[in-house]
Amino acid sequence: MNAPLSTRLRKAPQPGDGLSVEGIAVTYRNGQTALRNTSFSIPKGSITALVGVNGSGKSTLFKAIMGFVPLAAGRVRIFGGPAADALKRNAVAYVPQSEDVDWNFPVLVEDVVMMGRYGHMNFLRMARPADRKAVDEALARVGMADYRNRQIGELSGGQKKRVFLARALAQEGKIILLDEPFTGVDVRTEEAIIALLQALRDEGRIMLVSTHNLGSVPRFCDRAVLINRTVLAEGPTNEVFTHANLEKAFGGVLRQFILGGADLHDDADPRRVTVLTDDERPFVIYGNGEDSHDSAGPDELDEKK
Ligand SMILES: Nc1ncnc2c1ncn2[C@@H]1O[C@H](COP(=O)(O)OP(=O)(O)OP(=O)(O)O)[C@@H](O)[C@H]1O
Repeated sequence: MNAPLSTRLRKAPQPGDGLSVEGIAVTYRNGQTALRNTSFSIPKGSITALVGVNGSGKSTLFKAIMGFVPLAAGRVRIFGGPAADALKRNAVAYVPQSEDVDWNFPVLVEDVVMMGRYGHMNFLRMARPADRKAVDEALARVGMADYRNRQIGELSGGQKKRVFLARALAQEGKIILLDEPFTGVDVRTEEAIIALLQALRDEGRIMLVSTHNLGSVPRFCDRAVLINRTVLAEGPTNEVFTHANLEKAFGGVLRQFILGGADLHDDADPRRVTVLTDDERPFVIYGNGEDSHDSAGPDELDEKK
C-alpha cells in the first residue's frame, strides 16, 4: 500500500533542505557587478552543473557561497540555516580552479589533504589518529595513496585535481563545490571523477560543478544552473538543458553544427542532429526543432539515426 501523501511529501528531498541561494548580488571593489539577483536551490543527494560563458560569474558564485566575497544583497542558506553556520561546521568544501592555486608552494600531497582536516583540529593543528585515518581514506578513494609523499607541484593536472578532491573528502564536506574539475584532465580521469561524484551523491552529499564540457552534463548531472551574471535557467537537467536555453546562455559563443535532410536521412524524416560545443566535448541534440532537448552523447548518435 502506498504511504499517505503527507509522508511521501515529507520524505522527498526538497531544494530548500540543501543549498539555497536567494537573490544574491556581488560587486567587486573595482565596481564590477559580477552577480545580480541570483537565485536557485538544490536538494541533498544531487549533482548540479553550473554552466555559463567565461566571465559569467561561476567562480564568483562559489566564492560567495564560501563567504570569500561579501554579498551586496541576498543570502545563502545551507540545510535550512545561515551559510555561516554550515561554513563554521566545515560542511562546505571547495575545490578551486587550477589557476587559482600556487603550485610552486612546496607542500607534500598528504599535507594538502591534511589541510582539509584543519577545521576539525584545535588551534595548534596537531593531527590526531582520526585525522590521519581520514587523510588515508581520502587518498585511497581518489586513487592517489601512492603519491602521498610527492610534492604537489610535480603532479599532472588530473592528479592535482584528484588530490584536491581528496582534501574535500577529508574535510567531510556535505556540500562540495568544484570549479572546472575536468579542465586539463584526460578522459579516464574524468570518468573516475564522475564515478566518485556519483558515489558521493548516493551518500546524500550535494555537488555543484562548474564545467564547460556540455556533453558530459546530461550524463551525470541531475540538475543544471545556467548563468550569465544572473540565473538564466535552473532545474532538472532534462528540463533546463534545451537548445533554446543554451543559446540564451552562450549566445554567439557556442559553435553550432546542424545535420538534417538528405545528409542524415534517406526519407523525408524532418528530425535533425544539432551539435553545440564550446569545448572538446559537444552537446548533441536530436529532434524536430529548436525546442527539442532529446540529448545524446556522440557515441549514442548511431543508434538514434
Ligand atoms: N577579484 C576580482 N576583482 C574584480 N573583478 C573580478 C574579480 N574576479 C572576477 N571579476 C570579474 O567578475 C566577472 C565574473 O568573473 P568569474 O571569474 O566569476 O567568471 P567565471 O564564470 O568563473 O569565468 P571563467 O569561466 O572564465 O572561469 C568577470 O567580469 C570578472 O572580470
